[in-house]
Amino acid sequence: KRHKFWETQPVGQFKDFGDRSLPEGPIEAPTPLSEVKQEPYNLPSQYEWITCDMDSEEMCNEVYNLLTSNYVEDDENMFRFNYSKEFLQWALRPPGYFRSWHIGVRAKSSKKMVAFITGVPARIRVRETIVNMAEINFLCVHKKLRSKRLAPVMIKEVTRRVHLENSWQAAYTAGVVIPTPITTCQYWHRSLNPKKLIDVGFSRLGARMTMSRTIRLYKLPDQTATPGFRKMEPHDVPAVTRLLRNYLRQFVLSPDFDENDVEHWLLPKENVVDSFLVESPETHEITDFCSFYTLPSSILGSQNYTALKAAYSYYNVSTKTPLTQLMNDALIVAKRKDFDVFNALDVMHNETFLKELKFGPGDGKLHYYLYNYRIRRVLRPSELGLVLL
Ligand SMILES: CCCCCCCCCCCCCC(=O)CSCCNC(=O)CCNC(=O)[C@H](O)C(C)(C)COP(=O)(O)OP(=O)(O)OC[C@H]1O[C@@H](n2cnc3c(N)ncnc32)[C@H](O)[C@@H]1OP(=O)(O)O
Ligand SMILES: CCOC(=O)c1cnc2ccc(OC)cc2c1SCCC#N
Repeated sequence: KRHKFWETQPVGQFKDFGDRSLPEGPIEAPTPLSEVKQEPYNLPSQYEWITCDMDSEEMCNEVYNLLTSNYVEDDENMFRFNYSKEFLQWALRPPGYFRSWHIGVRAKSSKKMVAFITGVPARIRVRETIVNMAEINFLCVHKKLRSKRLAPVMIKEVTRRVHLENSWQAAYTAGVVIPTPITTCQYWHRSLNPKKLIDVGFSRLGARMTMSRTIRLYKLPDQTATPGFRKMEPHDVPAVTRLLRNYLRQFVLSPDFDENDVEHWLLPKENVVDSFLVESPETHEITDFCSFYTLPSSILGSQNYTALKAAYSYYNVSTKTPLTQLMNDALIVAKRKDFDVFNALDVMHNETFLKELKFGPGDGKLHYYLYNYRIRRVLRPSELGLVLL
């Protein structure tokens, strides 16, 4: 397949696939800042760039309205991600964020936002090397402006603005295959509200299964099972940071979280992120951690429902409580919070609990990518310690 744009970019190219002679690390050296293009890339004359101040309620509404109607849908157009405004503000304003990396395109005449792309800074460890990367996300072109090669312009512009902040690598995920995935993960889904998932057509009644039998199959207790299991609180940040940093060291690729990062990404925030830990009743040591984020989707073709409440497994650490028991407690809390489904990727040690906890494999794949950073070989999902929103 010809990738006219991606063949011009410093990313692993399909033709180089498996070439062990190529060294691991940056593909291109940084450009002297004086040589980075100072002015924005050209847009078709009827459009203009806008920098999106996510602190502004009005701008946040514009971003939300573009994404809620034009962002990612599954292959059968059953769902469309419906990131909430508070989620977007959380996702886009981590420690050290740059407003200039929140990029929109507006039609001059209608004043409507027609495209969006974002970056946030992240310290990512690749094996033993810490790399300052941009995590790129929320690339979106209005449905009416698709297939006009606008995406490459969006990508070049965010690249230029990241370069201006002396950052030369990026990490991103996509459902599409472009040069070149560093790993490919599978989504798994655990029904919490099987009746709704069957009604909207996502799940089907199993053979020889009645609806009541199916509801019973997925039933969960009202109370969590692990002694000392509780919601994370601000005073837990130092201990959770130590626990998480130590746990993530085993993976080839993972964030290099410090306490500021943990405070932002993992402290509970209503309708955005939930996090729990196990504090040993005897020693008061924090031994385990689990978290999930809230990402609803619009349901596109159902008469009975318009919204799917989905929880997505985020970062989990098990050092004393078996991971399966810890994640079952996460399912119990998610069900109590009225989520319809609990989703997880087969990254980290997730595959050890998926089948036992009645997750089913999705038909969607998620490909991980690095920009301007070659890795020796493709990774197994279990070598990946990075979850992007
Ligand atoms: C050092 C810093 C570096 C920072 C930057 C790092 C890189 C960041 C990269 C971005 C990471 C984003 C991560 C992220 O946000 C998470 S993945 C979610 C992407 N968004 C959606 O799927 C929303 C719905 N779809 C759309 O809005 C459009 O279809 C989009 C805008 C996706 C493409 O618009 P379009 O109207 O359908 O297409 P054209 O404009 O005509 O352009 C066609 C070209 O775009 C390539 N394409 C298509 N989808 C892509 C995708 N998801 N990533 C990368 N490239 C993608 C495609 O291969 C082709 O290039 P090729 O001819 O070479 O094959
Ligand atoms: C019921 C299980 O499926 C989803 O939760 C879901 C919801 N919304 C989406 C919107 C766009 C979309 O485009 C790929 C997929 C979904 C999916 S399945 C893949 C995400 C996970 N887990």
